[in-house]
Amino acid sequence: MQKNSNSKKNSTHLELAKLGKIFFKEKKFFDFYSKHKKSSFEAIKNINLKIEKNTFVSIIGPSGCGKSTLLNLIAGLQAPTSGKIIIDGLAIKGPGPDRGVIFQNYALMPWLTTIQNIEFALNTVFPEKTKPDIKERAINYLRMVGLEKASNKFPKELSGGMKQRVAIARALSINPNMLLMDEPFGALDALTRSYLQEELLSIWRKNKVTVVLITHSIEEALLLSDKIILMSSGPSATISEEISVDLDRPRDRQNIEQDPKYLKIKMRLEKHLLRETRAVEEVT
Ligand SMILES: Nc1ncnc2c1ncn2[C@@H]1O[C@H](COP(=O)(O)OP(=O)(O)OP(=O)(O)O)[C@@H](O)[C@H]1O
Repeated sequence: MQKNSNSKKNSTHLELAKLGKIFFKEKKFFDFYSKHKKSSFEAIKNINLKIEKNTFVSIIGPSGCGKSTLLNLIAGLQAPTSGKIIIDGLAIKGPGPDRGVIFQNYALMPWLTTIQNIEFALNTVFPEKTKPDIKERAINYLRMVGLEKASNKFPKELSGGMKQRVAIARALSINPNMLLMDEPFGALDALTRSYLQEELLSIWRKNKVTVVLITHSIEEALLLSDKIILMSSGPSATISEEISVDLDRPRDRQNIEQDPKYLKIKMRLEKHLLRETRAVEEVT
C-alpha cells in the first residue's frame, strides 16, 4: 500500500500571514448625504496558514463564509486588504503561471475549440514556444484527460464532465506547481464526479503539485485530502481548525466509510459545519 503523501513533503509551499479582505462598496446616489462615502464588508480576517509542498488541502466552511474570496486571493485575482500570501518564500503580487486555477463553471472560451482553449493558455504563458510545440503540448494534455478525440469540438458540444476535464488539462498544461480549485465538481452528476476525483488524484500523484480544493462535500474532502481547513462563518471569517487526514492511500471509496478514523473526522467536520451554519442563521 502506498504511504500517506507525508513522505513527499519537504518544505512550505504556501504561507498565508494575517490575511484579510474587506470589500468596499461605493454608496449610491440616494446615500449621498450620509456621513460616510463608502460602506464596507469584512469577508475574511486574520487568516494564517502554512501548506507544505505537494500536499492536497481542502477548504470547507459554511456557505458564503469566504472560501472563494480566499482562493481568489491565493490565485492573485483579487488583492488582500491586509496580510501577505507567500509562495516559495516570496510575497505574490498578482496571478502567475505557477498557479493553475479551476472554477466550477469551467471558464472555457466558447468561441474556441477544446484544443484552442488550451493553446490560448499556453501561448500566454510560453510566448517563446513555436506553434507546433504548443500544439503538441496541448494534445498531450488532452490525451492525459482522455479527450484527444474531442480536440476540435467547441465547449457547447461537450458534457459538463468533459468541459471540466478540458479545464483541468488547460490548468495543468502550463505546468503549475499549485492547483487552485473552486468547487470544481459541484455541478457534475455523482458518477462523473467520482470519476474526475480519481483522475485528479492520479494527476496529483504523477505531477507533484500542491492542491488547494474548495468543496462543500465532507466525503470528497476526506477521500482526497491530506489536510482539511475548516473556516468559521462570516463576516470576518477565519480558520477555525486544521485537521490532518491520516488515512492510508490509495483510499478505497467503497470501504473507507468503515474506517473508525474516517468516521471520527467525518463526525468532527459535520459538527463544525452544523455549528457554523447555525451561527450564520442566527445572524441573518
Ligand atoms: N466583490 C464583492 N463585493 C462585496 N462583497 C463580496 C464580494 N465578493 C464576495 N463578497 C461577499 O463576501 C462573502 C464571502 O463570499 P465568498 O463567495 O468568498 O464565499 P464562499 O464561502 O465561497 O460562498 P459559497 O460557499 O456560497 O460559494 C459573502 O458575504 C459575499 O457576499
